[in-house]
Amino acid sequence: MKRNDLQLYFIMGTGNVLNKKPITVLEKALQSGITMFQFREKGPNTLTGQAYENFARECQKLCQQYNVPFIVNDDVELAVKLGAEGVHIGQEDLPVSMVREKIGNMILGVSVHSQTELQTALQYGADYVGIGPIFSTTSKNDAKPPSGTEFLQQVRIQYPELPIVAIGGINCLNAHTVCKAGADGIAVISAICESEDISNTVSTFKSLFTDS
Ligand SMILES: Cc1ncc(COP(=O)(O)OP(=O)(O)O)c(N)n1
Ligand SMILES: Cc1nc(C(=O)O)sc1CCOP(=O)(O)O
Ligand SMILES: [Mg+2]
Repeated sequence: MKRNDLQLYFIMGTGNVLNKKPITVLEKALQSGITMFQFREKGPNTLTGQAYENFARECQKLCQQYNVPFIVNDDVELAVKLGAEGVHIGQEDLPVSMVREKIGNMILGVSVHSQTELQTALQYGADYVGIGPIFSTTSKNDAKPPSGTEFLQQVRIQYPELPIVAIGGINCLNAHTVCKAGADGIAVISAICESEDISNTVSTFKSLFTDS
């Protein structure tokens, strides 16, 4: 995985999209230049069973067309079955060591909120860490209180080369603060799912990480 892949990491499931077709939102986001995608079909009224797997495959196929890594949230079995590029897990999911064993050298992303969690993630070869929620978010019911950028800044100083993505309540107006704090990129749900102009939103975010 390249650190640049984290620049604009789009996360989506059917529950995040109102009044549009989720697959159309993903296609527009891919056309506009997202650099990584996470399939996160989670929450009330989301797909299950064969419909869940079919939707994951549809998203994966589109990501392949645009050469964008396809990452599966939480569901290690699905990731392995589909031959996804990677998996993202948090502290409530399977232990990092066990996931690493199951996925071999696929990309492993781990959410961390403390030094202890960070050290465990690194010990088992996390390829990147997700730090958040930086700001308050309405997209994750069980999110922790907003943390701001202090922990992110600390981790960046401690590990200058570690791929870090910031998440939680990030939008076009506040994204510059996580960029300044040292994130390699941002992970967003609502900023893209609820955008009236996905192409413009994607360009605005990407310019923060590519313009000096
Ligand atoms: C890139 C990224 N960072 C953090 C998370 C959150 O993971 P987790 O804490 O496991 O919460 P859920 O997303 O599973 O509800 C993430 N998904 N992606
Ligand atoms: C999936 C997720 N994980 C978080 C964390 O803090 O670990 S915050 C979050 C939701 C991000 O959605 P939005 O961009 O709409 O705020
Ligand atoms: Mg999780």
